[in-house]
Amino acid sequence: MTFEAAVLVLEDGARYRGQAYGAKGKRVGEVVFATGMTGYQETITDPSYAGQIVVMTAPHIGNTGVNSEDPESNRIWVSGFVIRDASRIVSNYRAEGSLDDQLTEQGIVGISGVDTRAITRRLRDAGSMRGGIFSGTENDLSDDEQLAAVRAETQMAGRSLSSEVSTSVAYLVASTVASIGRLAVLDLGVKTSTVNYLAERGFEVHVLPQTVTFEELLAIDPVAVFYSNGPGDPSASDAHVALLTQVLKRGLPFFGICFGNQLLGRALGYGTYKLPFGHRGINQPVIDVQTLRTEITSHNHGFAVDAPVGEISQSPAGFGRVEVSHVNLNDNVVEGLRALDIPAFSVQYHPEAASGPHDANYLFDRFRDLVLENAKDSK
Ligand SMILES: NC(=O)CC[C@H](N)C(=O)O
Repeated sequence: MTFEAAVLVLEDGARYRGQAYGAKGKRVGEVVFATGMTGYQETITDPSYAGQIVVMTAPHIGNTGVNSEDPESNRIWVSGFVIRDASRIVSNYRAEGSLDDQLTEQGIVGISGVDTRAITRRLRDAGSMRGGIFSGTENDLSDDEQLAAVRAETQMAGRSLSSEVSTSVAYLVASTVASIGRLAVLDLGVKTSTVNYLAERGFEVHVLPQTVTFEELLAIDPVAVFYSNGPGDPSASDAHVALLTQVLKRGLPFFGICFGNQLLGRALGYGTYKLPFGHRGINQPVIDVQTLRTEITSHNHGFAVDAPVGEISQSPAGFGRVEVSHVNLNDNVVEGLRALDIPAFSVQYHPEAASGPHDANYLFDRFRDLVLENAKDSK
């Protein structure tokens, strides 16, 4: 086996030399770390990672190869991929190929053989920052040229990426049980398993492009509206917030996940802010303040909602009382919102848990129940 040199350069000037993994070339983006010990396929195909170079803290990656069952979308979305130890063999009964080959086929530049613990410590202390992976001829650039390329990359704060990941045409995923009506899903980077869970709860899932207007959304005659996860800074998504404001004023039941939670926060009148290094992993403890049950949950977010924890506040946008429904027990970050006077709620984390523990699946039931109750009330 021959190894080709590669380097990861961070915007603060730190350099980590390793070997090329996947495609060769240059990729710049925001460098973040993900702590899941399993689920690398779900991670790299999560559209929320668009614009980000992901450092896996699990030290050994690629051993189960890749299959066609686990992807969360139809392509790999991470800008770049950073790992410690690349498995030299693929060993799993479901494997259809190797991760290295798939990264190469899809043009995803990666690096292996770097000290991912040292990189993670740096990002944890200094915060997520821009970086670049350079291999092939790009590895021949001078240190200064590489650093200049990294520093020329757009900052994640203020960045809008929905147009890069959203579907361009609407499509339908039929309910797999007795239908309870049509659900309008705004695709801001939706994951396959989320759509499947919604279909399993009885929704005829209409996945809509992120450019959809309120009139087009109403034209499908939805019983409820859902906003998905997705990449980018929620403060740069004014049009989606304006659309949601109309949805809420109309009284349509609403559920949002991750980016969808941040946009509900904004529509209710709260601000959002960038976390220093975010939450990306599958073992984050979150308490549901209603049941006082702690869930171990799957996360991938770099921004959060700024709403008062531990008290019921009035929506600054005039939608009545709002409760922070879920709180992260590691750092007290807002992990969910529940409007008490309109049928709307959301969570910052991933109840679809792909990958991750299934503790939070009940939230899809909660949404179905909210929709059914709302339909009864309006009769
Ligand atoms: N997974 C997501 O929806 C992420 C939301 C947002 N882009 C963030 O980083 O916080």
